[in-house]
Amino acid sequence: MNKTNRKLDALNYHAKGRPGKIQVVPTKPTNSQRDLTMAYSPGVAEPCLKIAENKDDVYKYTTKGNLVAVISNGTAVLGLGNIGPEASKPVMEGKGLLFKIYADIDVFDLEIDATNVDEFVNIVKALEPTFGGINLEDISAPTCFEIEKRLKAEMNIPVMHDDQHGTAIISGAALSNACEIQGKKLSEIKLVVNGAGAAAISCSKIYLSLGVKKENLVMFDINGVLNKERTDLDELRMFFATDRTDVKNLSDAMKDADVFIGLSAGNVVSPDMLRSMAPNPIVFAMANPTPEIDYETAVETRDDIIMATGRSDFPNQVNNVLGFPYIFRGALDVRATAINEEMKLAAANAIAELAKKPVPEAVNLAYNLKNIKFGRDYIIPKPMDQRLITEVSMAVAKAAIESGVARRVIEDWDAYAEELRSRIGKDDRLLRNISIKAKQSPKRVVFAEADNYKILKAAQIVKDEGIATPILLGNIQKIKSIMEETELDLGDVSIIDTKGDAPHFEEYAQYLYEKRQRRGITLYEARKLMTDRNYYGACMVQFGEADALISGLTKSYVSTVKPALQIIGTEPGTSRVAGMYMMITQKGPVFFGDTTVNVNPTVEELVDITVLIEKSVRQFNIQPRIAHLSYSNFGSNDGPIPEKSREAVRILHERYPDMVVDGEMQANFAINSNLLADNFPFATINGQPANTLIFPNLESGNIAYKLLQELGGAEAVGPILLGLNKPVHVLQLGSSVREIVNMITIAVIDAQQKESSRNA
Ligand SMILES: NC(=O)C1=CN([C@@H]2O[C@H](COP(=O)(O)OP(=O)(O)OC[C@H]3O[C@@H](n4cnc5c(N)ncnc54)[C@H](OP(=O)(O)O)[C@@H]3O)[C@@H](O)[C@H]2O)C=CC1
Ligand SMILES: CC(=O)C(=O)O
Ligand SMILES: [Mg+2]
Repeated sequence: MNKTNRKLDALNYHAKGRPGKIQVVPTKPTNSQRDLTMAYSPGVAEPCLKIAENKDDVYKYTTKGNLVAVISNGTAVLGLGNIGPEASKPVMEGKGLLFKIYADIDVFDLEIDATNVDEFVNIVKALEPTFGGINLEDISAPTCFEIEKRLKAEMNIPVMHDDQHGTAIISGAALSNACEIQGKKLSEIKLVVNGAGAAAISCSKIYLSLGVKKENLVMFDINGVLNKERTDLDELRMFFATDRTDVKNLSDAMKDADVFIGLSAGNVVSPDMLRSMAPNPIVFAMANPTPEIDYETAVETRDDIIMATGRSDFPNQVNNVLGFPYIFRGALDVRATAINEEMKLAAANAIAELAKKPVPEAVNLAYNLKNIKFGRDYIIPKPMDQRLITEVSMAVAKAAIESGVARRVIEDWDAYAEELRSRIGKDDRLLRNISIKAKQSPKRVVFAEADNYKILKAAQIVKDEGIATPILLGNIQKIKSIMEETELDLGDVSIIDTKGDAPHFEEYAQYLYEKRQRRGITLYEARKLMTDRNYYGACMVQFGEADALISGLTKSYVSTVKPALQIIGTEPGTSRVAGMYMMITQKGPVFFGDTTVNVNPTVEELVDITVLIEKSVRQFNIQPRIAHLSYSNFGSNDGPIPEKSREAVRILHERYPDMVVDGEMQANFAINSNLLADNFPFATINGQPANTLIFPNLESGNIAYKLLQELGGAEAVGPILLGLNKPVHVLQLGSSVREIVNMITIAVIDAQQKESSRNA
């Protein structure tokens, strides 16, 4: 996209629809007259009186505890300079948006027309009753130092100047990781800092506390190098003034420097300056929106460089967005009275360490990359990494408690982690529990389609996480070259080519022949079929050479299920298989069946499907509450479909009196327990909503789960194949890596369960 288009797009983005980027949304019901009498007069008087009695109750009855003010006077807006409070508003709204999406913190952005320190401090101090925290933003040096110092001393809620400390925390974490990658020691690096303002001074201080030597640091402001001869420097800048007399300008300083830190203005560094730097240089050109040198020029100039900018459109975004949402989240959650050095250091460590952990597939997907790994192009976590909220906020909250500034103590850290995840819509508790259960007894899982990158990536993840030991089926050369190209490392994983000299091949072929000889299969054909990885994989499971089979990513459902049925067959006591989806919804998990196998089940088939699903839901330690769905409620409509469900329920009540099942009913009654209780108080599933929905036919089940997935944003895990005697699980055509990992985890649980029933 050219520059003019980008500018126009940015303007349209802000102007279109409701101008600006944030709005206020009520959090309580406002539908009825009664709601309004509570929200406002007279009901509102009650919390007012409580707070008047005990000021601290303001946290209980109002938004204060989750509300942060982002405050600027517009004197140093990004690298755009002193453009005034109104012009700073888009940036402050932007910070508000980031606070909300990354940490679920509500923000009022306040752009105030006050450059005088006293005036500014008096305004902000007076806001203490409203806010749980104060994020100062884009206020120029040196007034920002005095403002922050006074507000911290005079206010009893956390105050942080983001450009100073947010930036220092992130760039400190990034610098120590970059040095590790480039093989440099912090205590030895020669560092040039361009800019001597809010961000540069604070960042430089943190670098010193990380081990950088002051004599190795040279700093510049707009008037040139900070040295002892300068008479215009205040105390803070004089602290960083160099003794070196050989450095007259930026070019002199860059010669043989290891690190360049830019917190100044755009395009002030030339390629020649980069060329003169030491081997393996580190360049953080953090001025926004235009870096001191642009990313492409830098990496074209030096191929041994680690290059970072403050922008989101290049690798290595060193930007305070990685810090402020999570630092305030942790501080608010323990009702900290301040954000102190211990909390900042804890945040920096958590960020630096997170970059070294394996990257979840969701992050690869979010950035359209394949295999993000700690290294030159990935020195700190990506802003869209959803682990940041738990890693950073928890570290900050712990440090606040340990350093004595917390007014609330967190006792249950696991519950706090869940709370943090659910704040950003990541309440995948059930999936995590399943994964924990799988890891307790990992199983050998054979992959029929191992010549596929997504399968290999998923195999790598489950191996690394200790969920399963993968066995790969496919062309050995092809699999190895995909692994090499995509830098996957599955160690000494077993790879079997069913078309080569595969172990037990003849035994498996004989077995198939014996099972199917009276169904028209000759020994010759059985051998031929055994080269098909679905047949071979099913045999491995049948003969105990593997515990579960995963297939179906690239083939039709039938071509995967048929070999499993022929070789493994159904569980004793049933001749039926069915498919179930676990839908991870905002209201918790709901199981859908049959969504996969039986097109138009009869009454008896519906009964069998229900029994299979009930048993499977129990495997996840969930008590099934089953509703048979239709377009009618308990006989309110005639017709073959509701009658079929009604009859199935009658039989289920008769044969399985302990099963919690009812119907037929419409979907809204199944999910809304009040609606069900008000209208059908006799229903046996009364009390709580149904968590297992049985559909009258495949059409309705399939449509329902896909709609919920697309419109309701639910995550669909499945189809979980039920009824086979040994675990075979079939992926949806084109599943994502995350979906494959989920299916493998479920296959492991299934294998554990089947093993324990065999041993029982
Ligand atoms: N990536 C990130 O997360 C962050 C990036 N930044 C960026 O850092 C920059 C500075 O922000 P901040 O510290 O808040 O602002 P300040 O106004 O406090 O500081 C700006 C500093 O840069 C100096 N400066 C300006 N132009 C030049 C130049 N051509 N050569 C050398 N020095 C120069 C100024 O010198 P003088 O004092 O003499 O005027 C001043 O010391 C901005 O571009 C901002 O976008 C800031 C915070 C976070
Ligand atoms: C990122 C930021 O806060 C700045 O550039 O000012
Ligand atoms: Mg800023």
